[in-house]
Amino acid sequence: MNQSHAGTRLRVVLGHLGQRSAGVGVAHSTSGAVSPNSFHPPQFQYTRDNNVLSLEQRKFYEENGFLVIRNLVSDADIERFRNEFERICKGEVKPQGVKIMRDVSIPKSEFIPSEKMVSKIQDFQEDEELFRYCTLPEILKYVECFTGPDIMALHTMLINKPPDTGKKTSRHPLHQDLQYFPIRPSNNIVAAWTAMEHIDRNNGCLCVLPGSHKGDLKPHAYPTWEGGVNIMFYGIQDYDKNCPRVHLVMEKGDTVFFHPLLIHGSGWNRTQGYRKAISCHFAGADCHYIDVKGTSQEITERDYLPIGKKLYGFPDDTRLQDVLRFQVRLVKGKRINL
Ligand SMILES: CCCCCCCCCCCCCCCCCCCC(=O)SCCNC(=O)CCNC(=O)[C@H](O)C(C)(C)COP(=O)(O)OP(=O)(O)OC[C@H]1O[C@@H](n2cnc3c(N)ncnc32)[C@H](O)[C@@H]1OP(=O)(O)O
Ligand SMILES: Nc1ncnc2c1ncn2[C@@H]1O[C@H](COP(=O)(O)OP(=O)(O)OP(=O)(O)O)[C@@H](O)[C@H]1O
Ligand SMILES: O=C(O)CCC(=O)C(=O)O
Ligand SMILES: [Fe+2]
Ligand SMILES: [Mg+2]
Repeated sequence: MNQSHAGTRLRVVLGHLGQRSAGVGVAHSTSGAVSPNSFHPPQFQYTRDNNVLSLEQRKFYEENGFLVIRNLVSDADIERFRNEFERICKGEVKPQGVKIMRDVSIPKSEFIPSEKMVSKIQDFQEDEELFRYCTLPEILKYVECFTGPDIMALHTMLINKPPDTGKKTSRHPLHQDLQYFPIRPSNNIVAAWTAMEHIDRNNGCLCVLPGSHKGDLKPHAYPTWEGGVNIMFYGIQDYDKNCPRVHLVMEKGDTVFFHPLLIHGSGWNRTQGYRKAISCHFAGADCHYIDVKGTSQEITERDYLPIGKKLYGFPDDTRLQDVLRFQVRLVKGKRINL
């Protein structure tokens, strides 16, 4: 194919903002030559064409693997999430399936149920008040751009990053969320993460490596940090140290959507406040489960199954995908494979 012709074609497709062309749709003529008229460059691999994202936003996500939408969730909703979180921490309500994590710097013997002892709660999908977050139309409107119209909530968290005790255990090492999910294809999975207050480098904002979503799932392992590491806080050892790290400064209600292969983490909290964010991972209901045995995700299964067993009484031959199948919830459209 002649270069200038291909260039023209590229501009045409760019302007047309076409279908979600997941791959390179190259058609061959009978002579075996590639027909220029049917050549579709892989323009949009990571986003869908549904008129929600502007062309600029789409290109940004495609290139960087994340997108920040300012002021998306209302103060009133965030206040409600805060209140419910406090009730759960104090033990006033015990929604089924919720997992409470204390920071590893707090000895188990010193744990008393309070907001100051809990570093995050997970899997609040049976708590109607918190789960509202995952069903907010303003969130789902964006989620759909990545997952398509049939949407499952996979995993939920309210993160309450505590003031660091000096051991830097409040850090979350650089990782890819796909490490935790026995689900594919990865491009139909997205995280929504909403700041519940002003978050910057002082209280441990998210830090991302833009464009890293274009790579593969990298090996994850516990970092060898002197001060200790929280359970399942795996990190990536061999990331490109020259890749610029971008710190996401966010205001209350700002929401970042990001790809499950995007390398990200969060820094230590050097303030005296408990830095809060609420998040949910979503996937298109047409995704499928995979078996992680023999893959680099096996470590997740090994660490997570005892928790599933303890909380739900799962038998010994349970697999990671069985636990997840039990935890996922439909939020829009129809339930298909997951
Ligand atoms: C399909 C897989 C999905 C996986 C997650 C996907 C995430 C995607 C995004 C990526 C995020 C990455 C973040 C990590 C993901 C972590 C996954 C889940 C891990 C946990 O949550 S561990 C904590 C589990 N918590 C419990 O089991 C608590 C259950 N009990 C309660 O909730 C109770 O209400 C209460 C009041 C908290 C008391 O319970 P109790 O059992 O007495 O609590 P313990 O203090 O004994 O803790 C329970 C158990 O958890 C261990 N634990 C807690 N925090 C830590 C920590 N920071 N580091 C290491 N270990 C911790 C604690 O040692 C206990 O284990 P034992 O074996 O000692 O019983
Ligand atoms: N020396 C390091 N080794 C491994 N991971 C690191 C290192 N420094 C930072 N990180 C990780 O990079 C991410 C962002 O770090 P960031 O530099 O924002 O925070 P920090 O080093 O904790 O704080 P700060 O640099 O603001 O003092 C976090 O996931 C953190 O765990
Ligand atoms: O520190 C945070 O708020 C986010 C940590 C994170 O990336 C995660 O829990 O997957
Ligand atoms: Fe993460
Ligand atoms: Mg640093």
